[in-house]
Amino acid sequence: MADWTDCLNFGISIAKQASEVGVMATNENAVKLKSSPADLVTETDQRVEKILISAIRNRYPQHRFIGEESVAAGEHLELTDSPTWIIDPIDGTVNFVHRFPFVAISIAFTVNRQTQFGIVYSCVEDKLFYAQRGGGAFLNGEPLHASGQQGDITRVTSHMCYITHDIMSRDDVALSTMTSNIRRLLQFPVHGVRALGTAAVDMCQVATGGADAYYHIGMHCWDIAASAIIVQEAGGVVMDTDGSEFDMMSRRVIAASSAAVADRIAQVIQAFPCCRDDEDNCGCGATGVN
Ligand SMILES: O=P(O)(O)O[C@H]1[C@H](O)[C@@H](O)[C@H](O)[C@@H](O)[C@@H]1O
Ligand SMILES: [Mg+2]
Ligand SMILES: [Mg+2]
Repeated sequence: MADWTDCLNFGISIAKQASEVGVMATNENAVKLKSSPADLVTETDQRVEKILISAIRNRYPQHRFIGEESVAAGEHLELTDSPTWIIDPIDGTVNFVHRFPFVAISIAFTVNRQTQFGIVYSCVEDKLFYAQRGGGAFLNGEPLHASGQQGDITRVTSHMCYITHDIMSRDDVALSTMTSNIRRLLQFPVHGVRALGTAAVDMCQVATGGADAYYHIGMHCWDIAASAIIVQEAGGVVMDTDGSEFDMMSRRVIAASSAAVADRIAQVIQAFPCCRDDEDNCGCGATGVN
């Protein structure tokens, strides 16, 4: 079996170097909107992605890329069997613009469409989450373990602190679906609901055991491809919101401490329609989540 450790170590080193650009940037005023009033991009997002991709391409010229801002600029999104780097240069751009201190660089690496490692570097906190397939998950070098809630699911869910995401779309269908999902989960009842505003770092909280579950509808593959393997390698479970197998292109995910918790959440949350990442012109613009 091929060993991708050199790629992992290179990915970690360039994530840390590139974060200097993001943390030091002061150009909040150069903010543009993408798919909704909450979906922002800055010149720093674009600069960090260019730095990451040129460094990787220089070392691994045959590798392919799926970068958030390259796709936003019109590059075709296609996941093939080739070694592929899936990059979110700044996950939490809204936080970055508002100086809310949770901003991450997220890098996943796939071969034959299977994720081999994931890196989430929470720049302001200086927290490096990473995992390699079959090698466990780590935070700043220390092993990570999901909370592994077992036993009576009704007790577990009533004692759960789960983490969700900000609602990117401002479309009525998406807003009413998301708010009723949160209401249903609160009625479990859970201990608490949290959202840090970066899907990657939010999802990594399940790997640390700090949250028992996370779900998101409408995010993109680059938001969660890295944190998905980090949760799995920490002993957690990742699945689609309908309970089926996780598919990073579906734009739906549940991450949880155990299959029982994930299944319980899948029973109560509903999804709103949104295009798959790898689907061209699916025409579901009505939800405002394109
Ligand atoms: O900040 P970006 O990279 O745009 O990622 C956000 C994502 O697009 C949203 O769907 C999530 O809700 C946010 O938590 C991410 O930060
Ligand atoms: Mg993101
Ligand atoms: Mg981003």
